[in-house]
Amino acid sequence: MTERPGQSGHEGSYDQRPGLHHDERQASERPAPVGQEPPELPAELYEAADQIFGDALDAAQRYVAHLADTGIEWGLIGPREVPRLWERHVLNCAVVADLVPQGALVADVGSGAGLPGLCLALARPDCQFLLIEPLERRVEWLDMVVADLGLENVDVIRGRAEQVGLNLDVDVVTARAVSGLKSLLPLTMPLLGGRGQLLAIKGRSAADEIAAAAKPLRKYSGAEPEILTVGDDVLPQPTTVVRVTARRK
Ligand SMILES: C[S@@+](CC[C@H](N)C(=O)[O-])C[C@H]1O[C@@H](n2cnc3c(N)ncnc32)[C@H](O)[C@@H]1O
Repeated sequence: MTERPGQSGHEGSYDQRPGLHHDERQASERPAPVGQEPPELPAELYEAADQIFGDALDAAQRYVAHLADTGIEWGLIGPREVPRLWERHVLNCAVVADLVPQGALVADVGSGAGLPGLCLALARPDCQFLLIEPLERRVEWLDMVVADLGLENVDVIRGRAEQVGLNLDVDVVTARAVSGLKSLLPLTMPLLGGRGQLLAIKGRSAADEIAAAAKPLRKYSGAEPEILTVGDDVLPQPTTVVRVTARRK
């Protein structure tokens, strides 16, 4: 089994870009605090955010500020998303934390601007996160934000999931808006150990995507996929997750 970050003492080996690992950045290289006024956490969502992030709520606010500023500037987020960053993106992703087992090693495939990977890393300091993202600019942004937030439970890996992850043997893979379930399964399921699970954030198409993915589901999973809703107790719009359990190795 591949050694896990934090256990091996070789955490830097997960990062394929020389000289760019976030752990190696000096404080002086970290981004200046964002200059643009960040979107306020809406009062009606404060309780949910407080419950989900706890001690990390300040860091979550700083993350949202990054999304609204450099996230837009660098083209990771559309400017129209700013007013709904909290509800539609950050909290919507963070509620998936309820489905992540204690102490899990989690790979977030196609992290983009850290959705859901960074939201979950903030909400779940007991877990370790690998953010897998092929695009250089996005990886650079993720490294910058991880360093600024001081997140010690995150490693950013540059590459495509099918190239970087074969022996990671993680407990959970997460993915949002990467591809339909049929194409997502071959990208994500090989990263899992025999008892692991894919948590794919989906919308109303969840049942259709499951129907279209019958063949890869037979290959990678021995059980029926589940459609779950999370966050219905704290958010106006809950999050739909397709959970696929890996076939035992
Ligand atoms: C539409 S974006 C979604 C980003 C983020 N998950 C979100 O919900 O906002 C899809 C992301 O998946 C990444 N991606 C595409 N194919 C991938 C692959 N084979 N392995 C890992 N990431 C991939 C892209 O670079 C992109 O950042």
